[in-house]
Amino acid sequence: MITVNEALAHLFALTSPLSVEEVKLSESSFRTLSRPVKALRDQPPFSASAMDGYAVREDDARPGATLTVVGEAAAGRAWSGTVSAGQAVRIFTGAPVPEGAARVVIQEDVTRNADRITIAADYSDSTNIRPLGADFRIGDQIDSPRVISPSDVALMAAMNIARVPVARRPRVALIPTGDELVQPGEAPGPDQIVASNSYGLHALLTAAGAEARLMPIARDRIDSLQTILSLASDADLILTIGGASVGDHDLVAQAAADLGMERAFYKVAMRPGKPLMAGRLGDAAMIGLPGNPVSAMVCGHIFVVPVIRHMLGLGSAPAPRLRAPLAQDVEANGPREHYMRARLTPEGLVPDARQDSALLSVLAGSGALLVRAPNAPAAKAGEIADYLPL
Ligand SMILES: Nc1nc2c(c(=O)[nH]1)N[C@H]1C(S)=C(S)[C@@H](COP(=O)(O)OP(=O)(O)OC[C@H]3O[C@@H](n4cnc5c(N)ncnc54)[C@H](O)[C@@H]3O)O[C@H]1N2
Ligand code: MOO
Repeated sequence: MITVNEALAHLFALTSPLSVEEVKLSESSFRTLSRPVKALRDQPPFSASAMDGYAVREDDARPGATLTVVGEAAAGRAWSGTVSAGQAVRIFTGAPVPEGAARVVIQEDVTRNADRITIAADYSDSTNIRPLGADFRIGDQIDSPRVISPSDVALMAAMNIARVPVARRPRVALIPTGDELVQPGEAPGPDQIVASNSYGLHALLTAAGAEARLMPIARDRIDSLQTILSLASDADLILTIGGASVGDHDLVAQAAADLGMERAFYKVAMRPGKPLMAGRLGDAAMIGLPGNPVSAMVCGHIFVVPVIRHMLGLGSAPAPRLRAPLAQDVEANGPREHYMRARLTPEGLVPDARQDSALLSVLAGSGALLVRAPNAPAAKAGEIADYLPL
């Protein structure tokens, strides 16, 4: 059995960053920016008023000064004259500040009488002007790679970037396997259950930026497995679920091998998730996930999401870990790295008493996977431990 890190290194070697495509700005959020983009303009493109009030010359901004209003500047409608001594221009937020003016006195600090204003004794003396380019200058760069946030979309829009270079989404085919499975919404027979892993993984991979495709359920027969595997041959990554262990009906490895799969590894020293396999099948990478529902989801977090990020050009890193104290004592660990379903409470990490890898209700109630290294000795409450947020 290889270690989790060795398995991850194999998976990064089996996959490569995908090509770059251009998308409309409105379709770019949560995609991966593949190349830096640069501002096509200054923002603001002129010095702009930050408030509604009166634009005045520096010398005229005095308590009690009385000035004559000679014009009006609004957002999108500049006043083209020059403000002279003794003059003021009515101005609104976002309007270009006219020549000659150095401050905007907010309207709350002014009394107006026809076309005359008087500045209050206790007026606030901030300039209320946003200088040209205060937000960004032409040529300022947004660095890549990064997952494009809604704030990035707003910034790119302001920069007048209408098309965005992003990584192509990895096409991932999800193949549930097993005679016992029916799709959600169908009526299971007495010896059947509802396929859940494919749906959980679909959600996980979609959130990670993949184009995940739910394939039909393959039955526990070589011909059925091969039919569905062939249907997935245009994918970048094929994920099978189940049929990875040693039982008489665990046929995924054989079905894939008959189709020419080159195996990179089988079995990882982890719990849950031991019977994981991976290799290349035609032009696709293939990962055979164990069927136990929690095992499949844990392998999704530990292996598949990092692989998707690798394919998106976001680097080759394991799932990020955080640290927190243990809220209770934890027993010594066995030889496999253990990802314990746990809750993060104000007192620290509380591993669930039930760690059976079939229990989706426990997984769904856990916000964390407490990581126990292979052969870790017993740990006391209060000790700091690694965990993966879910
Ligand atoms: N003799 C041994 N038996 C088992 C071993 C072992 O080392 N020796 N390993 C166990 C471990 S650990 C795991 S994990 C499982 C993995 O088995 P498979 O990958 O072959 O998965 P299946 O046998 O097909 O299914 C296991 C379990 O999960 C259910 N399942 C499968 N697919 C789905 C799905 N898409 N949605 C929901 N549930 C699914 C399936 O009905 C079974 O209950 O093997 C142990 N056995
Ligand atoms: O590895 Mo199995 O995945 O322990 O349940």
